[in-house]
Amino acid sequence: MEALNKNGMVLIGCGRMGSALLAAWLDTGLAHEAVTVVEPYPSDWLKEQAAKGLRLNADIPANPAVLILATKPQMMKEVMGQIEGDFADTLFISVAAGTPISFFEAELGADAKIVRVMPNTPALLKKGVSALVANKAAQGAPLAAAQDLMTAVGVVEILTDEEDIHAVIGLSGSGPAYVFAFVEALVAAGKDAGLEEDLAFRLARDTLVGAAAMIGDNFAEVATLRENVTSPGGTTAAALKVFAESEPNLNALVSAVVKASKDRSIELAEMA
Ligand SMILES: NC(=O)C1=CN([C@@H]2O[C@H](COP(=O)(O)OP(=O)(O)OC[C@H]3O[C@@H](n4cnc5c(N)ncnc54)[C@H](OP(=O)(O)O)[C@@H]3O)[C@@H](O)[C@H]2O)C=CC1
Ligand SMILES: O=C(O)[C@@H]1CCC=N1
Repeated sequence: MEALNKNGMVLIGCGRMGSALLAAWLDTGLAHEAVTVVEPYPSDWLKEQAAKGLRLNADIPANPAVLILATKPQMMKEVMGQIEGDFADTLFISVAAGTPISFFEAELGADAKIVRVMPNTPALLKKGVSALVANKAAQGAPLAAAQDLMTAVGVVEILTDEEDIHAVIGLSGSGPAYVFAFVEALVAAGKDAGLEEDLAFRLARDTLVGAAAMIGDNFAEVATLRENVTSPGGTTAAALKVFAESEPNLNALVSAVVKASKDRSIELAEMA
């Protein structure tokens, strides 16, 4: 965070993703005074950060180390029209789904250092996963700087082919929502099975947390972890049979879900 604290970070758009990243970076040693946020409707949390020294809707400083674009892809054209200043050494990082590097090069020039990042919201707890892809001008030190920034909030994967980012969005960008939807479904199913909602929620949450920890520890192959729960002729086998035999089955359903997100990302890129 040293270079950022010296030369500054600008964040354009501090909604759900922008605020998750900013909160984690502030917690990791980014100084409030080093951050300028442009956000038309600041949340109470953001106003609290401004009271601690963050520069809210102030002029963009000259030549900031990093400028992060975290507005909706549909707003990006308008947003780029509003950004003015000296960005000779600035690294541009966009977290927008859809908006391709070619769009930013057309707006900023091919010499601009641009890294496209696809993070996810667990970054708030420094448990995110981000995929990064850099333009030609950002290879080397700028990409390494972006990698350091995202490593501060979780795990980083580097992509060499920008086209892969659509599938990444479908899997890990949107992915936390699939997990949360699954927990909601488990709670509803627990209620249908006769449990009180509070108890069903605690059981669903703690099951997810425990199972996720086993995967995170690389305790065993995921298939082995599944098999270890599945006693022959027992209850889990009866349950998993429903996943396998329903129409569409679980794999086909999840595949369609990931593809829908990926396809929307491609659609947004075509609109950029
Ligand atoms: N949410 C997620 O899990 C993830 C999101 N992303 C990407 O992050 C970006 C933001 O998504 P998300 O945080 O969910 O969306 P939000 O709508 O929560 O955040 C966008 C923010 O930008 C603000 N904004 C709008 N216009 C401007 C402007 N001209 N200048 C500055 N700020 C502006 C919006 O204000 P207002 O609401 O008033 O319009 C809003 O607060 C998107 O591009 C998305 O693809 C990437 C990975 C994961
Ligand atoms: O829903 C969206 O468009 C963004 C991108 C990935 C997660 N949220």
